[in-house]
Amino acid sequence: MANPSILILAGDGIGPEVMAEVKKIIGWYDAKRGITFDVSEDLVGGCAYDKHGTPLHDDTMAKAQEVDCVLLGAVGGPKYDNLDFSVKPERGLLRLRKEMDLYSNLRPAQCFDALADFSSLKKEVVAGLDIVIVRELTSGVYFGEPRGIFTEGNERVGINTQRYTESEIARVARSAFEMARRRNNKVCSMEKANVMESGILWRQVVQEIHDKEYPDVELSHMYADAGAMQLCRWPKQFDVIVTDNLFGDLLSDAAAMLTGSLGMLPSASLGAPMANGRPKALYEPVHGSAPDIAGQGKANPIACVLSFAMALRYSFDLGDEATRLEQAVEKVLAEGVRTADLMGPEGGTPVSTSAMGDAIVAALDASL
Ligand SMILES: NC(=O)C1=CN([C@@H]2O[C@H](COP(=O)(O)OP(=O)(O)OC[C@H]3O[C@@H](n4cnc5c(N)ncnc54)[C@H](O)[C@@H]3O)[C@@H](O)[C@H]2O)C=CC1
Ligand SMILES: CC(C)CC(=O)C(=O)O
Ligand SMILES: [Mg+2]
Repeated sequence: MANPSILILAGDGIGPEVMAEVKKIIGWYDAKRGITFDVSEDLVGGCAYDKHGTPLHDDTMAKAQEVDCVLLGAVGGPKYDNLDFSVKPERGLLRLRKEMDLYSNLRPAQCFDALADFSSLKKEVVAGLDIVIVRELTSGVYFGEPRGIFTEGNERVGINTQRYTESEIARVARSAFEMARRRNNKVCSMEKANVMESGILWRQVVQEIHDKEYPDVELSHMYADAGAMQLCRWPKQFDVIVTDNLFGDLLSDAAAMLTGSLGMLPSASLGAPMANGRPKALYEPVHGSAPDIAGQGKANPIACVLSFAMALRYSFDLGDEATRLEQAVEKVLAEGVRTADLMGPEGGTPVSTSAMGDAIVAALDASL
């Protein structure tokens, strides 16, 4: 049987730096666990634009559709800020999400014990935190039509459209309810039904799917602005949060800080099952290309490493190996190994991106 296949799209900025550490871990699984992946690499984002004049070449898109999963680093950077909107690096990632139909974006926010002191919130607020944000990823205001910058009279007007169909809401709701059943059986749905018709429909459909198919799951609804406040006030009240594309983007960056750093938050973007029964999938850290620290060996690779752990679990049915990798990360943090973003006001000596990767590999060795 063919080895499971992975397409690596490291992208821009710190993307290739954090992905280099994931490649070490893929090498470790091959050498030490006999788990061999067929890995291919290609370009996405600004680096693809530099080479092909487009942030995602059609051949790359076709490869992404064929592999068992895609691992992505990050895209974007100031060099590309003034490009035409249609070829901006971020469009490459949005095209991947849309054409692979990756409608369910799982963004777990877990506070490792070793980092509970380090969060910007009080220790008792974040210690033991373990929540998942399920973000709708292929619709809503990031994709709705009409969109654009137009001229009306003597001024410009920028338009984006929030649009959700019933079936788009229903499928991501199911994904959240399924996730809750595997966890603590609680879903909180967030929208702005007080001011948006799309929010009213969102609330109705989530409630209907709940009542018909998941009556055993505890469901609550919250306006997304209040949800943002509650995430900071007492995040442990949540188990699974389901929300739309834009609110999910904002709420998950906020949730990242509960865990200590944006450099800690992984994600899985999942679609419909393929012929092999596993979902179409792309795994990426929640953070971006971090141009302020790119090229300096300062980036925290843990979000990217934990995204690979999610790939082991969701794309390769290797839940035990995913847990092994997550425990290796936990061990390294408990030993006090820290990249610069995890340094508190008391200071200390941060390790480089590469040294963090090496420490995780050493912890994997110690797990054997
Ligand atoms: N999925 C993706 O590829 C995403 C791409 N972007 C793009 O990235 C570029 C920069 O965007 P920003 O708003 O600055 O967001 P960002 O997430 O790249 O950076 C925000 C802040 O967090 C820090 N940070 C992020 N990841 C880190 C890591 N692994 N280790 C240590 N520190 C880390 C950065 O240094 C920066 O201070 C933009 O072009 C944006 O469009 C932004 C978000 C997601
Ligand atoms: C296309 C991305 C740059 C948008 C984003 O911030 C994200 O998906 O987290
Ligand atoms: Mg974001």
